[in-house]
Amino acid sequence: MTVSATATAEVFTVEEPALETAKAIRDSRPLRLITCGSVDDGKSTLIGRLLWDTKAVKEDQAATLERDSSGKQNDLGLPDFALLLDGLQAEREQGITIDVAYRYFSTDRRSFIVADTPGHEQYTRNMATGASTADLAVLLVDARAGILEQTRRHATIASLMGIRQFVLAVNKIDLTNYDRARFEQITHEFREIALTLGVKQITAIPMSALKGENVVYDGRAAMPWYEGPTLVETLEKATTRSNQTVGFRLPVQRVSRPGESFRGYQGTVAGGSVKPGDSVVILPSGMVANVTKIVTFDLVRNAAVAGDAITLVLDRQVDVSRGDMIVAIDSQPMTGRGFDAQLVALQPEGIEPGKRYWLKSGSRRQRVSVDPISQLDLKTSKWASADKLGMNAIGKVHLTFDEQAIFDTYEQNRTTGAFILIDPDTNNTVAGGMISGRRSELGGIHKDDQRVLLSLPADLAEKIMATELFAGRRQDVDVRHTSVGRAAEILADLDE
Ligand SMILES: Nc1nc2c(ncn2[C@@H]2O[C@H](COP(=O)(O)OP(=O)(O)OP(=O)(O)O)[C@@H](O)[C@H]2O)c(=O)[nH]1
Repeated sequence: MTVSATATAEVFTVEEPALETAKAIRDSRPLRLITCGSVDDGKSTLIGRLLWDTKAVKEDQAATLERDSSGKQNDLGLPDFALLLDGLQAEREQGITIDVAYRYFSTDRRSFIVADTPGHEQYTRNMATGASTADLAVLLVDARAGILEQTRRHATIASLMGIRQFVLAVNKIDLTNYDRARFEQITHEFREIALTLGVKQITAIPMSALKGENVVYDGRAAMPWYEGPTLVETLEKATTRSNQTVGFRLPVQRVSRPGESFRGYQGTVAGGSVKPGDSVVILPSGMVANVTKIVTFDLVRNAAVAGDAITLVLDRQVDVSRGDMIVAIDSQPMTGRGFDAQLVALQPEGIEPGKRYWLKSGSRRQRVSVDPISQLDLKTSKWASADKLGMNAIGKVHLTFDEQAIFDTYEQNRTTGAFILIDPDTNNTVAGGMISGRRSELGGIHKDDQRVLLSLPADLAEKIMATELFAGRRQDVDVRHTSVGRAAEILADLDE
């Protein structure tokens, strides 16, 4: 894209009114939620009911619903709300890869985006995709069936993806004759699971999605024993996750140089906030600069927060390129070559030990080798050691980069702490992952039984191989080429 000089001049003519606080901007954003549960727990009915009772269903859709449900009516003579979601159903039946449908609805207080993901076990990855952007998870349980393995699986995935607010929707309570003891038993059982996952904020609600009790309207007439909030009341009070982000992060997507006098760094703010005058660091170079201007496509702004697409202008000439990250000086991400991560394997070929992939995080793409360490047993929620991960498996892995990598932990920032892995041979996305921390061990020399792996530039590898340490073991050493900076670290470690 080229921007003409006049367009550039115009950019600076409009002054935006002073922004409210960064917090106010975040709080006005819609709440994102994910619904999950086993097949037939009533997920589609619940979403349909939410849309219907909040009047999010357009008149034409409503007419279709009345018409199409005529032959499919349930025992209660109510329309089949699940039909509202049938568009997605057709795709599911064709087995289309990732299918997460997003629905929108709002109340007087707030707007919502709900991710609808399929319930079958083979759709674990879709659930993970939906959960990765959600602030809150609504876990559906059929009151008659109680907590199933799938409930535990979904709760585990949602918590792994960083969701800390759960609604346990004990649905079809009408079919238990509004049995309070049954509701309390299920709630108790779920709290035990949530405890093992470190999830503390749970609201359990007895509901009938079909009859619309405790969804948008209360179900007091049928369940006088329940005095808690409805689903919508709970959603209105939930907090958005963007509050979790640490300092300012701008992954640079493009360097804009429309004319001699203007140079800006473009990208979408991935965390925190920034204003003119702030000091920033450019990573990986470590150069420091101050922000002079924040420009959006038509405005000069006084501040920008996570989610804003901006052009940042700095007070000095620095070397910045696509893939770099501009960050707050007082709250910097981790840099290094070795990281620990958790990932969900998305393809039938799974994740092989030591295989090299492209890792993509934001605008960055780097070579990485991946070593599986353990796998989550979703029946028991325990980790068991594993050196390979099959499709849909959730595993802990070590990542070893050829070059310096920059990450936050996923817990701290869901954008700069997340990545996908791409198979260089097939170009398939084979995993979605979350960074859990930096590896403390030395990444450059990797000992695996008898073999030693050296990650060094060719000339330095030769030098090291000539040292006493490796002289007699050439046949046991694999050499992988890496940068000079990393080699210096490895040599320093060898000297100690
Ligand atoms: N009595 C009663 N029936 C319900 C309730 N919620 C859903 N159902 C019925 O349960 C059946 C399954 O509901 P769905 O909404 O299709 O379930 P689902 O979880 O979306 O199922 P999948 O889309 O296959 O994952 C339908 O016949 C619904 O009418 C409820 O609260 N009470």
